[in-house]
Order: sequence, then C-alpha cells, then structure tokens
Amino acid sequence: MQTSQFEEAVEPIEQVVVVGTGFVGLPLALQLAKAGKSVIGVDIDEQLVAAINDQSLNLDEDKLQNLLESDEVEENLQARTSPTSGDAFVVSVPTPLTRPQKSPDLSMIKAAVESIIPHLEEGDLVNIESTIPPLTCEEVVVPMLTEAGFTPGEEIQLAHSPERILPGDVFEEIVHNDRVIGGINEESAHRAAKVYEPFLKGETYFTDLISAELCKLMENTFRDVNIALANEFALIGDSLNLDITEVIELANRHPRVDILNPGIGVGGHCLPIDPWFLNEVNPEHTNLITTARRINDKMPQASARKIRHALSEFDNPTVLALGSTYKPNTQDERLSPANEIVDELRRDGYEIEHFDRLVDEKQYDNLKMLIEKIQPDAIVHLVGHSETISQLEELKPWIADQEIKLIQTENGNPLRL
Ligand SMILES: NC(=O)c1ccc[n+]([C@@H]2O[C@H](COP(=O)([O-])OP(=O)(O)OC[C@H]3O[C@@H](n4cnc5c(N)ncnc54)[C@H](O)[C@@H]3O)[C@@H](O)[C@H]2O)c1
Ligand SMILES: CC(=O)N[C@@H]1[C@@H](OP(=O)(O)OP(=O)(O)OC[C@H]2O[C@@H](n3ccc(=O)[nH]c3=O)[C@H](O)[C@@H]2O)O[C@H](CO)[C@@H](O)[C@@H]1O
Repeated sequence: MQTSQFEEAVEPIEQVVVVGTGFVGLPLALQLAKAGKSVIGVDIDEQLVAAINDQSLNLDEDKLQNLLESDEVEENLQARTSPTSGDAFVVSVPTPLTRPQKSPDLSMIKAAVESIIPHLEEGDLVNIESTIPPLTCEEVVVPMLTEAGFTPGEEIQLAHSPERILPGDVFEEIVHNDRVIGGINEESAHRAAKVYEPFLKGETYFTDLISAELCKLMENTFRDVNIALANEFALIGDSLNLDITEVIELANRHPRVDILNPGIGVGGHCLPIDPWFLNEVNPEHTNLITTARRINDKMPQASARKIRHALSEFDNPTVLALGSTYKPNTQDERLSPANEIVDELRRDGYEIEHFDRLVDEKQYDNLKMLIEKIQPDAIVHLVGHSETISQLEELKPWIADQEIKLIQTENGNPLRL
C-alpha cells in the first residue's frame, strides 16, 4: 500500500533518539545530523559514545568517516549512554541468537524499549529498525508500551522499518535503497517515513508490522539459500576436479540463471542468524531454509579440509593466513568463516600466523616485509580484500622464488570451494 492521505496530517520530526549506535544506528544518526535534524545517539557502550562525541571513530567507509567528521554532525549529533526525550525513538540494537538453541535473543530489544519508556510523551514515535522475528512488535513491544500506560497506535505511534544496508556500501545504500515501513496503523507508518525523508532518495513502501518483519527475513534468507546452492555446486565441482567458477560463469549465461559465489562460509551479523528467526515462527516449513543454513555453516570445515590437504606435503609447516573479516573490504569480524577456519587448523596443531590489513589487532604495514619476517612454508589467502588480491598478484613471482606455497584459486582470488 502506498498512500499520501497522511502526508499533511503527520507531525514533523525534529529530534530523533537513535538507541544503539552501531553498524546500523550510527549511519542513520549521521545522515540525520547532516540533514540538520537534532540527533541523540544512545549506546550502552561508553567507549563508543565517547568516540562518537570526539569524532575519533575509525569507520569502514571513507564517505561515512567524512560524514562523522563534518561540521553538521559535530553540531547536531550528541551521543549519550542513556536516552532522553525526542519526537522519534529509533531502536537499532543487536538481535542475536541464543546458543545452542538458535532462538532469537530479544533481550536487547526489551532493554532498549524499557530504557525509552520513561522519556515517551504522547505523540512520540517508536520505530524498530533492528531485524526481528514476525510478531515481535505485536507480542513484545506492544505489551511493554501498553503496560507503561500508552496505547500504541493512539498515544504512541509504532512502526518497524527494517534496515537493508550492505556493509561496505552503507553510505550509498542508506540513501538509495527502497525502504519498507510497517506500521501499527497508517499514521504510524507515515510518521516513520518522516524520519527518513530528510535524506532518503529510494522509494518508501508502507505495510503492516508483521509483513515488514517477515519481508526483511525473506530477503536475507533468499540470499543465504542461494549462497548455499552455490556452495553445494562448488562441493560437487570439487569432487569432479573442476574449476567451479568457470562453470558458474557458463551457467550464468542462461537468461534466467544467476548463481551466486561459493565461498569459505557465510558470516556476518545477518545471514547466519536471520533465517533461524523464521524457523522459530514455523519450524514445519523451514526445511530448505535450515538445510541451507547448515550447508553454509559447514563450509569453514570443508575449507579447512581443503587447506589440510594442500599442506599435507609439509611436516609441521608454518602457515601465514591472510584475512580475518567475514567478507572482503570490511573490518567486521563477526561470525567470520576465516576465523573459524584458522581456529580449526590451530586445534589440529598447525602453527598459524594470522593477519588482516583492515583489522587493528591483526595489522601489518607491508605484506612483503611480513612474509620475510614470518618465513612461512605456505600462505593461505582467506579473505579477498581488493588490496590483498592485487598485492599477492604482484608478489606471486617473488613468493614462488622463496618456495612458499600460495593457497588460493588460480585466478588470484581467495580460497574457494
Ligand atoms: N550490521 C548490518 O549490516 C545490519 C544490516 C541490517 C540490519 N541489521 C540489524 O540491525 C540491528 C543492529 O545491528 P548492528 O550490526 O548495528 O549491531 P551493532 O552491534 O553494530 O550495534 C548495536 C549497538 O547497540 C548497542 N546496544 C545494545 N543494547 C543497547 C541498549 N539497551 N541501549 C542502547 N544501546 C544498546 C550496542 O552497544 C551496539 O553498539 C540487528 O538487529 C541487526 O540484525 C544489521
Ligand atoms: C539480502 C542481502 O543482500 N542482505 C545484505 C546482508 O549483508 P551481508 O554483508 O551480511 O551480506 P553478504 O555480502 O551477502 O555477505 C554475507 C556472507 O556471505 C558470503 N557470500 C556472499 C555472497 C556470495 O555470493 N557468496 C558468499 O559466500 C560473504 O562472504 C559473507 O560471509 O545482510 C544485511 C543485514 O541484514 C543486509 O542489510 C544486506 O542488505
């Protein structure tokens, strides 16, 4: 549904309180501050709050970093460790899984909503941006607001606008992606659209709360299942001794085929988690989804097997592993398949030196000097940061001269299955 009848009626939004200023909340806070809105960024992480206020954060993307350091952000964004009053409260806190059950852990959503309740006033908007299982708004958020004496949809507006930004391209995507906004009623959904209006160039689509919750999970599940399919093709290709990349390129020449890239595993804060939220809602109809999840979860083990095989010519080799983030060109190590592979190989007893140019704790200055210092028997290239790919390509003849085995695919990309 997309109507404009509320356009005139909805109250403007001047002060936005963003609760949770991590990967999702901070870019929103920055865009709003840049657009001249008064923004309060709330986070329980005191160090993060201090770093936002003194603009000393080191963000993945240069354009986001420039935004953080802009005069408008300095003027309009204030970070705090607890909420204060505002016209709109956007909740962007983590929604991980409980382990080992793999059920949604909504404790941070509850804590965040709890923390804003004392500051809510009639007419305010609560907008959940975190990824949540269907019915969370109805069964968790609505009862909390009701118990606090507010009727959601009447005194308080309630919306769910899941975030779709792709880490690595956040600056562009937060502005240009289309946005789905579910509301407890149309007025709430349209009020939430006012939050994004100052910077959004994509289209806005309005729906109800549950549809918005489900829509986000379907998007990530679609990607996860398709990557699992690519990974299975790669395992089949491996058993046939074929370069699967080439076969996938050929298959993708079909007008209706678009196979994704197989890899060493599916990491990050979203794809390994969100499909399980659907399993919680209807386990009877998630056979394909959970099978795909398990296939992707097993890829680091399959990759470790492949590396072991490649290392079998050495006795007690020293191995240099490159890359520790969950995907290329990011600093984010959450649920990183590369780290899982290194952990597994270390458990086997391999001596592994592990570095990543983009991660503070695993830094090095110069790749050639690092190799000279470590003197590895083999280099395992795990994550394809653009910089590492081109440096390794350049160093290839020298690495061969040193009789160091380079474990990566033939086209210079990181190890693939
Ligand atoms: N990372 C992504 O690319 C991405 C993209 C789309 C959606 N999401 C979803 O957005 C949500 C947030 O993810 P994220 O990656 O930004 O997480 P994050 O860990 O980077 O940031 C969340 C922040 O919330 C803070 N926090 C936790 N509890 C709090 C509380 N009670 N009050 C205030 N702050 C609190 C944490 O300290 C942290 O800084 C999750 O539901 C995630 O699934 C993430
Ligand atoms: C539907 C969708 O696009 N959702 C995106 C996704 O962002 P992400 O950064 O988590 O997603 P990916 O880039 O897909 O990476 C995930 C892992 O999969 C590996 N991979 C990827 C492609 C491939 O062909 N083969 C692979 O093996 C990759 O290496 C990495 O480990 O979730 C965010 C949060 O909800 C969304 O906001 C964002 O839109």
